[in-house]
Amino acid sequence: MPNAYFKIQEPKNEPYNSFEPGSPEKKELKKKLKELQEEVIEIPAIIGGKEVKSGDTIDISMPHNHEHKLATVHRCGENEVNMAIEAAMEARKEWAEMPWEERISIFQKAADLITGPWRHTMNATTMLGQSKTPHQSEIEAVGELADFLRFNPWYLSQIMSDQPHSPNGMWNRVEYRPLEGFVFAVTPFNFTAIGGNLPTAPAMCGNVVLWKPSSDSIYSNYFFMKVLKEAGMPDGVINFVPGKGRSVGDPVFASHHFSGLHFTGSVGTFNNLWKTIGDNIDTYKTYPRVVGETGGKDFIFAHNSADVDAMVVAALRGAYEYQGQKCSAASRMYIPESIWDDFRDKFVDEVNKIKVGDVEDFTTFMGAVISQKAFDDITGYIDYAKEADDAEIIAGGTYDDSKGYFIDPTVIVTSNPKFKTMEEEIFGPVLTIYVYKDEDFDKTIELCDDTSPYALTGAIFAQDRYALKKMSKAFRQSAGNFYINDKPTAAIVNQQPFGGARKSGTNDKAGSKVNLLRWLSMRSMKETRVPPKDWRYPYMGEE
Ligand SMILES: NC(=O)c1ccc[n+]([C@@H]2O[C@H](COP(=O)([O-])OP(=O)(O)OC[C@H]3O[C@@H](n4cnc5c(N)ncnc54)[C@H](O)[C@@H]3O)[C@@H](O)[C@H]2O)c1
Ligand SMILES: N[C@@H](CCC=O)C(=O)O
Repeated sequence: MPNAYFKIQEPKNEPYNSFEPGSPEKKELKKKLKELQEEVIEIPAIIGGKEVKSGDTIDISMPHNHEHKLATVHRCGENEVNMAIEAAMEARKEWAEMPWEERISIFQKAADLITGPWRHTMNATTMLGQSKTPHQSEIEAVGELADFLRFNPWYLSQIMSDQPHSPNGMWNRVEYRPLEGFVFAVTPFNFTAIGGNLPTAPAMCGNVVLWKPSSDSIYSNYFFMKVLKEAGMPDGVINFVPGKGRSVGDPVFASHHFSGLHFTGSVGTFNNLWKTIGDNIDTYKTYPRVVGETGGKDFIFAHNSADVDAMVVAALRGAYEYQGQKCSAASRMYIPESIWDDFRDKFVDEVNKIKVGDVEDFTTFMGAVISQKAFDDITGYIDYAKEADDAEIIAGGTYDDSKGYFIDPTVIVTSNPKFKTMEEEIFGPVLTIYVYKDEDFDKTIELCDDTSPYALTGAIFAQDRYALKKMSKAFRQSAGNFYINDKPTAAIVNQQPFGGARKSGTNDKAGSKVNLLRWLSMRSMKETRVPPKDWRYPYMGEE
């Protein structure tokens, strides 16, 4: 047990490399990209620290060059999942007893490894496997992931020091225990940082974890497992179990020891998992914690006092960075008639300058979308808009999957504020705009609020402070992350805690104290120094 109260220094956000022409980081990253492509690796499951090869394999390739194979992955089924649960429960015996300051130093070291010797590998694997540009990779696979790994320990230290009041005669204490079982971390393809955060946040709280990565991001996620190993994470604490959703999920949810779900992904998947947990509730030793961050239909809403030039940049970056495959991506926009012409001309002009292509060419702004399925879904929406009478495509609308899954940044303008692409999450580079009459400002705010079931991110643009105040109030429930005169993407750990409400998730803010508290179970302890020796109360005395 510790013989001191350990204080963690407040961390700083990781600065980003810029990869400017001629910079050493650009040269080194290019070298790493080349080196990785010379080999097709075999990715096993990692269970109890051991590599497990199920023999049930799939190939993974680069979204921007789908003929180029990166790896063969061994997928887990019931057998491997049960082995992982056993390994986790065995590891739990020691890990749950490990003092928190010993646990967190492993994750702090992992942060230093990914920002140091593993930096180029984290970026290169994310670029190749998920088709991110160097900038998009650097801000999250290195920057955001390192921030999670540094700030969460700091939050944990604050939680540990949060103790109750003790009046004279007693000592009240609270102990923060890990959950009694294992946590299941299920992660999406689009952020390597989320892949890393979902298993590590519960683990640093003393939990043991089964981590099921998305099949579309296994490549970078596997390399992060290597980083954790090098950082000293004991065997069995985080078990890496790639596989098909149900093949891994069903045996996990059937386990008596399942004690928490840390999920990020689509609303459809989350609803299914929640229902399965509900159906199996009698199986579990403890009520499981269910944390899930899901989709978005994120908006930009403009008042006629908006700075048009600033809004052009925000809409372009917000809608098209990482091909619009951010849960926070701007995908619907409301613009008043009086500034529409100005905005349209400038915006379309800039959108047409965007270069889409191979992310190894550092002049591209957008790579490919993640898979054939994503390509088919997104282009389905574009084709729908092409056919519709109440919509018009004013930029993009073109696509080509012959080499990679490339879709040009697309702008749809609709006269129908409830048009399909104004309501449904597309998860691709498609922005739909509704132009409203200036006098309908109030009515259109209401429309924006109730058009979609999601409430993840939203941005408002105005120079008029009364208009900003009105919109801030009216959109109070419309977004968990709300931006004023800025794009609705790129939240930073410890600056804008991230998560949405309504159908966007449980809003347990990734990278915050609130999230860590979900992986801890408090035990209150009261110690009385001189306990009473007579059971009668004073009021019971004779007059
Ligand atoms: N709110 C947020 O913070 C946030 C962040 C990133 C992504 N997202 C959302 O994620 C979605 C995109 O990610 P995706 O396409 O990877 O999502 P997805 O729902 O298709 O998959 C998420 C994960 O769930 C797994 N899964 C599916 N069925 C399962 C089952 N029965 N048991 C266990 N696991 C199962 C998948 O294999 C994957 O690992 C979008 O909707 C996006 O908005 C949200
Ligand atoms: N935290 C990221 C979004 C993660 C979801 O895909 C952002 O704020 O853009």
